[in-house]
Amino acid sequence: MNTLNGETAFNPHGSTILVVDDAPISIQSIYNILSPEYAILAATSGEDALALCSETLPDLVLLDVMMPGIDGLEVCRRLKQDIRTHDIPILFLTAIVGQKDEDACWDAGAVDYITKPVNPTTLKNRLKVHLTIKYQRDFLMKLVFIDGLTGVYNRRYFDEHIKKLESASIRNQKDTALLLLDIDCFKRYNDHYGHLKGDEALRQVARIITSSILRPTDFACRYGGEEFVVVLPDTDLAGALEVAGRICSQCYNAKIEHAQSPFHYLTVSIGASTLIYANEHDLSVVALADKHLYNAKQQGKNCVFPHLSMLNPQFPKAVS
Ligand SMILES: Nc1nc2c(ncn2[C@@H]2O[C@H](COP(=O)(O)OP(=O)(O)OP(=O)(O)O)[C@@H](O)[C@H]2O)c(=O)[nH]1
Repeated sequence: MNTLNGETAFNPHGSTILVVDDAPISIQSIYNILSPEYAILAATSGEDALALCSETLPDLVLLDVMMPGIDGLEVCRRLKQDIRTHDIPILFLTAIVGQKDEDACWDAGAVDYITKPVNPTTLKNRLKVHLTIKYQRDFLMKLVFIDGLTGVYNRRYFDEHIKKLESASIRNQKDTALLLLDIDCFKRYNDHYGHLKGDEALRQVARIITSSILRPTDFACRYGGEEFVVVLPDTDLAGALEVAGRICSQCYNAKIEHAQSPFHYLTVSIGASTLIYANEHDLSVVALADKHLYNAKQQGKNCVFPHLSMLNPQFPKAVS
């Protein structure tokens, strides 16, 4: 682990750099300079760059300004608008001719630019500086936003991100699903096995949740004591119930002994909701998930509410 006081120096070797240029020969020359130290991805158009970024989340992007189709400035703007990619540092590769060109790079959201023809020493040193800043920032974010016990995001992260996701969902006309999950009979588990075993059970449930969510944009947070929240962007209620069912059965199938539970193993109850569905019920997405979690508990625990079988026309479909 890198520390912030310099005792353990950050080593950027092995970071992934995406090089975007419509001229393959330019990509080749950057590759020759950087490939001994970094993993290099390449894209020859703005469209490919955007797709690669959301799939692979590179550590840094080197971006040509002038390209046919979506140009570099527009690629930069779009990456900065997307909550998943807006923290990736972007450096322009440009033959800047005046203040106007330079201003356009800053306005689009670049952290720096490197003039063409590229000086290899300048390129390597600028990259090292920006990667170091990025990793220090990521490290600080981890300290602020990660739950120390379970390793998933904490409540603060959830509170900060749910608002942004709500706005993005409305803007993109896509639904976002939310699962509120509570471990069943956890007080009895702690009383019977002790708090240290209780802590270990929380870590196991966190691992089951994170292994059950498959998309890079999904995330799980510890919401409170023995409650977790799972956020599933671009997901409708049917999709949310599929993920919830998977988490519920994987928890049971993990066979974590719970002598004081009617199920004999540690189980979870899950309430599901989505932004669109909650809106139709005049509730916030969290309030509806909470109400549904209560229903799941009332229905005997170790289950998801609503049930897949309840998905009939009275349940709204996601906006396509
Ligand atoms: N070990 C451990 N226990 C915790 C932690 N946070 C909360 N808890 C315990 O979780 C238990 C929650 O108990 P209740 O809210 O009564 O819920 P429950 O026993 O799971 O009952 P149901 O939800 O109705 O199934 C309490 O005993 C808390 O002390 C934690 O970080 N570690």
